[in-house]
Amino acid sequence: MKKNFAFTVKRSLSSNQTLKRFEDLPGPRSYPIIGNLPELKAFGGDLEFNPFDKFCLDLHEKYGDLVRWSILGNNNLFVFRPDHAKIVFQNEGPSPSRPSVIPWDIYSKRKNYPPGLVNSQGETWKKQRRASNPILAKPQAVSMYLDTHNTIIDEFIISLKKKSLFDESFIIAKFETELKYVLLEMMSIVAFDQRLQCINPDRRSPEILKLFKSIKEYGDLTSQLFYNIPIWKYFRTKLWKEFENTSDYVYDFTRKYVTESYNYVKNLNEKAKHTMLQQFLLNNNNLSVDDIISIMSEFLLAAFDTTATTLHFWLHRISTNSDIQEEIFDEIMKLDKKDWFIDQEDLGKIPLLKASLKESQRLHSIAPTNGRVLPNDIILDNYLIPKNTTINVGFFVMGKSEKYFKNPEKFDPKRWLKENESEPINPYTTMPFGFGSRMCIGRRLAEQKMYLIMIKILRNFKLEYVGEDAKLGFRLIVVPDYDLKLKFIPRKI
Ligand code: HEM
Repeated sequence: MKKNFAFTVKRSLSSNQTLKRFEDLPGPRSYPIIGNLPELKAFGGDLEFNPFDKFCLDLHEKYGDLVRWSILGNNNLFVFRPDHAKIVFQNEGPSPSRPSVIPWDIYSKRKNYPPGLVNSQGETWKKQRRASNPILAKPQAVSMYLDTHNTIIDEFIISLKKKSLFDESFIIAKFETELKYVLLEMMSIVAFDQRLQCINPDRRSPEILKLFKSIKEYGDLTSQLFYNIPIWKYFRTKLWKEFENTSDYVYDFTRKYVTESYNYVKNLNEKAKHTMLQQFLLNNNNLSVDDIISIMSEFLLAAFDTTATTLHFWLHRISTNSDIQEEIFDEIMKLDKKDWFIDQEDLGKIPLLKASLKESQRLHSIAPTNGRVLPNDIILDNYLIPKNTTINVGFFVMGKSEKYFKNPEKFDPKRWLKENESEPINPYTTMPFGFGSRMCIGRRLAEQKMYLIMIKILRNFKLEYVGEDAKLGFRLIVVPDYDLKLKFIPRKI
């Protein structure tokens, strides 16, 4: 399939078919050298880059499904059609390239640290990814954490139950904060082989509180750097120093735990069952301990906001759709577990719960676009798209379009179930974890964690949302700028 398409491109080019130029694509007015810069509000135009989700909606509304955007010679294409998205992804090549998160890139260069998976490219990326896939990307690999993750969530549920003395309902005003501590605890056992003791507020050490704050601020500071005039690329500005101090804390923290694990693992019996971190340290993958520190720090950072945000939106949807919540509750109760230890088999028996996560991710695509820089020219709608153009596939727009979804604003998990296959969904309209060999390596782990959290909360409590209307913000990803205020009504089971 891939080969055929590449062939079509070549033939079209050589048969002298009249192709339209990139410059002819619909898009805002462009000027020599500076490109579309004057179209931005800061320069007198009417488009605003931040928030990026709104920027994508505006571009699509004004210019349609295929839009060019250039600044200072940097050509970008926005793609808002699933058949075009398919062509883009099928031509990404064996080492797909995604645009770097530039502040992270500059940080690792200034510190002389190897890049992690998010920013590495070409052969370096291949080496890191090949070493990481068997350890993290497969459901069998992440099931190793089911034991500890069940225990962590059970502790959390007990702490919630203690808030209700006589089985009365209670309200938590900022449930998202509690969730983030649970996620940090779940991630620390993966990245550091250690529990950090984040669940009980009385046990959180100053070191953990600082780590929590640093991880929270990291995304925020990266986003601020992104949208500031990039003087920080050349000078260590005040904002850069703040970002650097925050990153230093996370990297030094990771270094301490990875080194501890390394010293321990050197004396381990080879045949013992190894954790993910131990496998990284023991396998001979030509990865240095510094590579592993970069990979683990990035796991911690890439896992945190993404999973917390996805859970926030999902819990909000579930708590405002009581009928679906009841059906999911029935599905959970059918698992009929004595000890409520959720295993891999149980995770295969919850189709509606899984569909409700997919539906929430369709409606809340936290990454407004996913980017690729292709190694070859492609043709879209008879336009020649030169190689090295940054192509942004606009899932935020497509996921909510009535062209691809009936009643797109409706939270309707059942549209994803097998019995509704008569109305198939084009998979290129929503890809919350990305595509192909460069897709999110933490997908299985994130899904497993979120399913466990949702199963255990819903089994114990009926949820009602009692907060304000949703308000969105943008900090590298689309984030909720409102509190997840939930009423917990204990289930009598
Ligand atoms: C709900 C939670 C999450 C969402 C929605 C999410 C989403 C994404 C997306 C859209 C990408 C880009 C994929 C592409 O270019 O095709 C990505 C990449 C990545 N994610 Fe996640 N992610 C989540 C959780 C995690 C977790 C838990 C980890 C760590 C264990 C993680 C680590 C990474 C890494 C390292 C990459 C870069 C992979 C590469 O370039 O090879 N993510 N994620």
